[in-house]
Amino acid sequence: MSQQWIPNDDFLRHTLNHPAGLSPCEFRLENGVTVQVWDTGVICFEPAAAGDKDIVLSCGVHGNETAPIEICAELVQDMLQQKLLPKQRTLVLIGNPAAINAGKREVEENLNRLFSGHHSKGAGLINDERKRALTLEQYVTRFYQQAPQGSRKRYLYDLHTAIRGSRFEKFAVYPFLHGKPWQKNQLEFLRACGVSTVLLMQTAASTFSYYASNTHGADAFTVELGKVRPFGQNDMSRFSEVRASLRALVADAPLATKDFAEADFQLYEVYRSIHKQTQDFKLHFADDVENFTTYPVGTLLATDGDTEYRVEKEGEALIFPNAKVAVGQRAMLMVVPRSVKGQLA
Ligand SMILES: O=C(O)CCC(=O)N[C@@H](CCC(=O)O)C(=O)O
Ligand SMILES: [Zn+2]
Repeated sequence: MSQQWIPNDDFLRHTLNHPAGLSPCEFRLENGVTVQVWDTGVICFEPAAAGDKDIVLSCGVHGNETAPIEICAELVQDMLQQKLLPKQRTLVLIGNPAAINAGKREVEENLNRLFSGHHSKGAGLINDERKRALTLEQYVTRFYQQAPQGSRKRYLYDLHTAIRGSRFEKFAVYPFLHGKPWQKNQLEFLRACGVSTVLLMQTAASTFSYYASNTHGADAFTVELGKVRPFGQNDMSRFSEVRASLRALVADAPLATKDFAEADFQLYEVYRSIHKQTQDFKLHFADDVENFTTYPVGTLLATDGDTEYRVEKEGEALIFPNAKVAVGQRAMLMVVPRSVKGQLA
């Protein structure tokens, strides 16, 4: 089942050829960087001098979100071919290789609802997505714990694309911080990545970014980079800022950031979360309605059996509407603009 990776091979291709597992291997590049493959889709770069940051970049947690996979694959190949010298410890994760091969968001269950131990709740580790959520948690833990002693910063950027188009093409989800302040430098970094719309979450979640933030104290985000498209149909020029900023981050090179000014951002918080309660859940707007669309107060948004969901508040915008989620899961978020004045560190 598991096979060893050959260093000169293409890491993404090999991951997809061996979705069930790869034997670990380790080698050192001529530039002094130690490369360790821990499993299929799991590769760690350790520079000779470890810098002061521990950076996790993930993609393919949803198998059909291909642009982030292409972005991460390019970064990995450039580090392997010594075109890009990592000066910070960097772990790259290709989340769900089996779902990528299937060209689907998930095979049996949404991987991004299984973190912070949710993989083992209820029926337990009954499918490959649940097992993968557990091992991804273990790899992230190992990566952060194996860092040298001293004052270090932890990061995790979980790269996605959204099912729908969006009024703001790129946006980030900032996991709930339990009252801790949002980080100004992180908002500045996101903006350098071309992401100036940020959704500030108000509750715990079972997502990968919340796990890294809450369990490991990382600055962590789900970053939505545009609309889902199949491999080969992404216009990579639309990702030039995020590609350049991630390269600069791992290479410890200057970042093209600008001092934070709230006027440069669209900041939202969750007003309410709508969960699918029955198989009859139905959205009352078209498939091409974009994320962050607003409707007048009273407009019917969705029905779920006898329950009606209408716009309650002026300026309430919809995001991530999806009638196909499993019963019990989040089917749509309603968000409202907010300010962070005086609440940033
Ligand atoms: O477009 C959609 O409906 C979903 C896109 C997506 O996968 N979004 C993430 C957001 C995770 C978070 O809330 O941090 C997801 O739903 O898992
Ligand atoms: Zn996704």
